[in-house]
Amino acid sequence: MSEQLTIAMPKGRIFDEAAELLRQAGYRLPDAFDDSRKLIVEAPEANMKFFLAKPTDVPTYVEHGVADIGVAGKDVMLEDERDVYEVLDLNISACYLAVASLPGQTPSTIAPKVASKYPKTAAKYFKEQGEQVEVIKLNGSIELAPLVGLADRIVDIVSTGGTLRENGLVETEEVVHITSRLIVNPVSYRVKDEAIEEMVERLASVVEGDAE
Ligand SMILES: Nc1ncnc2c1ncn2[C@@H]1O[C@H](COP(=O)(O)OP(=O)(O)OP(=O)(O)O)[C@@H](O)[C@H]1O
Ligand SMILES: O=P(O)(O)OC[C@H]1O[C@H](OP(=O)(O)OP(=O)(O)O)[C@H](O)[C@@H]1O
Repeated sequence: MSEQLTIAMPKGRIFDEAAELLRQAGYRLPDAFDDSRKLIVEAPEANMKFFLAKPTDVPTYVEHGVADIGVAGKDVMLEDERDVYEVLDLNISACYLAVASLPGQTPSTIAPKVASKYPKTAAKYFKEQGEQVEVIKLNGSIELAPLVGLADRIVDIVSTGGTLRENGLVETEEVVHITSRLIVNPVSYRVKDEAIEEMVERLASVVEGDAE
């Protein structure tokens, strides 16, 4: 029997789709997995142990080797460079990062203010566009910033577009398409290669099957 895999799973939005994908790949996860408040969940039949982490913290657990594997949004992976392998696009929790502002807004200063939960990604995007901006880091409710005059524009995640609409904001540019990724600790990839390669193959065939 191959070695047990430890997996950092994001709580919240991504969790259900990631758990469903693992089940479709043939891994038997305990029923209690989905509703429990426990942060460490053993799945003996799958020979796996899960850590339930905040989505933005998943790469930290994997980079430090505490978890062999993790599931993380591409948004999180783009924001901070990590010493992990991104081995598979799971094609779940799709959304995109976009620039938005109040309609008819003309930037008020030479370096307009841009609010975002993703300051590095936002700064990189505007630099690539040849635009000088001042980025203001916020942790949530990003759409509030232009409404109250904290920023001229925002860079934030759009899924249904409902939050932008309800707050009277319009999307002006799409920055990047986002899906969740399977990430692997480089040392684990060498040491537990058999179990990890099997997992990647099994998940890949589910993802490819879903895409057909
Ligand atoms: N509409 C959406 N808004 C935010 N994230 C989304 C959306 N749709 C898919 N995602 C994905 O889900 C992840 C965030 O999940 P969730 O909203 O559960 O976390 P959170 O608790 O808001 O994150 P954080 O760790 O930043 O507090 C993102 O990294 C992104 O990849
Ligand atoms: O296009 P939509 O389907 O409306 O989804 C996008 C919204 O969802 C996210 O916020 P979240 O609910 O995570 O709350 P937050 O503002 O606290 O980050 C994101 O930051 C947008 O505000």
